[in-house]
Amino acid sequence: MASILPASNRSMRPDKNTYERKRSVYVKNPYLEGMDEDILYHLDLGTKTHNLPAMFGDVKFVCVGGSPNRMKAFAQFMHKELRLEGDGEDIEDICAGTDRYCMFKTGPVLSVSHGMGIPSISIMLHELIKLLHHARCCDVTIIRIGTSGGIGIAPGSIVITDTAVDSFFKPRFEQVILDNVVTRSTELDKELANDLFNCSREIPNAPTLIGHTMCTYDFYEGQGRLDGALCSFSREKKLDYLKRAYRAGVRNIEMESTVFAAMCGLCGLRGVQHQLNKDLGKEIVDFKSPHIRKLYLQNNAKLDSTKATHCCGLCDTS
Ligand SMILES: O=P(O)(O)O[C@H]1O[C@H](CO)[C@@H](O)[C@H]1O
Ligand SMILES: O=c1cc[nH]c(=O)[nH]1
Repeated sequence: MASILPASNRSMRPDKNTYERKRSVYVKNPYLEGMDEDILYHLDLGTKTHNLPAMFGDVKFVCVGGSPNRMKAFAQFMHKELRLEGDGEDIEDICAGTDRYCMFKTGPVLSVSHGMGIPSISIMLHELIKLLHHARCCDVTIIRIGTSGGIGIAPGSIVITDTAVDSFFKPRFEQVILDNVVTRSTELDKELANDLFNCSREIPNAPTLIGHTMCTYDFYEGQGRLDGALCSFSREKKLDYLKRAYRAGVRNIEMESTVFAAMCGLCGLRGVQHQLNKDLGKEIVDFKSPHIRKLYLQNNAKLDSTKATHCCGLCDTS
């Protein structure tokens, strides 16, 4: 039978002095150090085949999102915003040797796709975190830029996640490890969330709010959709569920936030989520960090309209 183990974010962190001096990206795996070679299978990178510190040592800022094309467009956008040499149009996919994920680097910014759902982003994050660790990166900020379905908010709003919650509105991620269930915390970096929120105030036509994001295992039944291949609940049940979610502080739904928050928290990454609830939206956020004075983030405008807005039926609820 599965056992429930307590959340242990804090105890897994390095001591206070290490933390305050320099925030390293750390791994919590005693076996890694003794390994002759670490192969990052799904990124097509490795410690023997690639000089990871030379390739990635300057990375300060990582943006992740589901779709490869969006992440390429984001990298091109950042290339222009950072006024780097060339037009950035020919930016190459570092992970071209695999068709699992795409990765683009422009200056200190890494833009990586993660596919859909917890298992997919979790594999990418394991390998990305090891990559940043092997490259000896420190003070890294990571932002998931994605789409989501809004609950009780105007279509087109941007939600910045302070806490990811599961389908029971609980701030937890339950990782099955062998036959144990280990519960991990899903708080995101509040300071970073506030920074992003403050930046958004200066940007017209980008209504932005901070709220909880609910992470589901499924796009259809898990999010109360009535148009999946299977649907065993009534419209009333769906609305009741979404209303309860709203009352619990949930403002949007997507499919990666709990594991994203849990893994960032455990491995020393300042993480936040930033999602657009709109079909044909364009968002620009002026983002500040100690390392990059002013970054402009853009979640690519060409979002697929079929997945961007989930009409929850609560949008008129105040
Ligand atoms: O917009 P992205 O980042 O792909 O993420 C959202 O879109 C997908 C569903 O269409 C899920 O992965 C959800 O989390
Ligand atoms: O998971 C998702 C992503 C986009 N839109 C939704 O409604 N749900």
